[in-house]
Amino acid sequence: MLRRIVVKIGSSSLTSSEGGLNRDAVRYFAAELAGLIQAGFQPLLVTSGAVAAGFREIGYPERPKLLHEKQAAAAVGQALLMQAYREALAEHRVSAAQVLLTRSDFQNRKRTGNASMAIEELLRQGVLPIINENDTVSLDELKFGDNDTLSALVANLIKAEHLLILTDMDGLYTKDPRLDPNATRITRVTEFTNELYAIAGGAGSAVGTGGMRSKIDAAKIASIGGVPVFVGKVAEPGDLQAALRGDGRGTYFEAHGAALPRKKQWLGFFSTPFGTLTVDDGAEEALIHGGRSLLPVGVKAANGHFHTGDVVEVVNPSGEVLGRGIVNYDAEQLQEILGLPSAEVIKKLDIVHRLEVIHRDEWISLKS
Ligand SMILES: Nc1ncnc2c1ncn2[C@@H]1O[C@H](COP(=O)(O)OP(=O)(O)O)[C@@H](O)[C@H]1O
Ligand SMILES: N[C@@H](CCC(=O)OP(=O)(O)O)C(=O)O
Repeated sequence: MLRRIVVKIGSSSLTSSEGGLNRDAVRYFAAELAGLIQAGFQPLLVTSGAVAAGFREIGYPERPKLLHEKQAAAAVGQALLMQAYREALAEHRVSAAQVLLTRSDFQNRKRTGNASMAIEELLRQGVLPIINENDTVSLDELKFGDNDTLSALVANLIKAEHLLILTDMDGLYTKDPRLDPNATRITRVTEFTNELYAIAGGAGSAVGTGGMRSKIDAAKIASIGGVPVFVGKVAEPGDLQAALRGDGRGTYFEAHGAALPRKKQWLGFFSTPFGTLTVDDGAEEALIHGGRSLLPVGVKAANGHFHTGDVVEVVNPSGEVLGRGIVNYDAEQLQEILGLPSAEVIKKLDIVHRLEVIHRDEWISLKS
């Protein structure tokens, strides 16, 4: 299999704050992507910029805020974006296809499977998939909100070797560099700590949406799926390959997990939890480092109206999310056996289908 790379380009790298596409930027990125293909990689592009490219043509004076206006701008801009990419890529004899996805597509395992099959076929035929959110059908609360998360989900889905998130800033700084000139760049991130989230501010440009925070969120999702991430800027010929080699101007995030099976991707990133279990230190250790199942003895509290087979979130006593799993008890049943050793559980309940509260095969750790 060729080496798969997901490249995400933000609105800030493709458009100006007054709106409209920067065609030189599109031509530059097309040349860089073609260079990757020539070097034996198989890139997939996740691109933003539809709203930013389209709003001026419609007549809005600035990037619209209302959902229906954003959707209208995206409908115009998406066509402009694709046209520009296709023309620029054709100069390098690269054919490109449009793939529009929503979060609800990822929530549905059949749809995810279909998307994956279509993308695989495009790659087999040597066509570059160009992916964006399907803005005209996305509801506000269901939106990815920004394409950083979408790019991480795509990277996990196709088991990419690397995710490159390209933006207008050359990496993550100790403070938003637009606000603090003394901020310094963080070149490597090994852990997703609270301090890391604290230093990331919102979008710095008038056209971007997520800022560095959404890039850290995306890097964490990719990292859990075994995909290392680069967040930074490319501007000169050859910069994209330099970023891939480890010589890029930006921040490198290490991968933690291994490639995830589709079921665990769904569990971790798309499922809806029906309750929360609070576990003690021993259970946290067993789940996070021991690779073991969760037993009733380690559960201190259970909240929510869940039934056997539902997804629940697991937290520690400080409220930190440890992961998600499929629970083997109804909420009422679990209340009766909280903190009990296994022998007591068997005595207390008439029928025990599965002793574990969450079996390790039906668990994903979200703490890194
Ligand atoms: N700690 C930080 N380090 C670097 N950039 C930051 C930080 N906090 C906030 N930012 C802002 O994040 C912006 C990039 O995010 P965004 O505007 O959403 O870009 P894109 O459109 O490429 O996704 C930068 O322009 C920068 O101003
Ligand atoms: N789907 C939207 C993406 C929104 C957006 O601004 O994203 P980003 O620039 O990645 O923060 C678009 O194409 O305009």
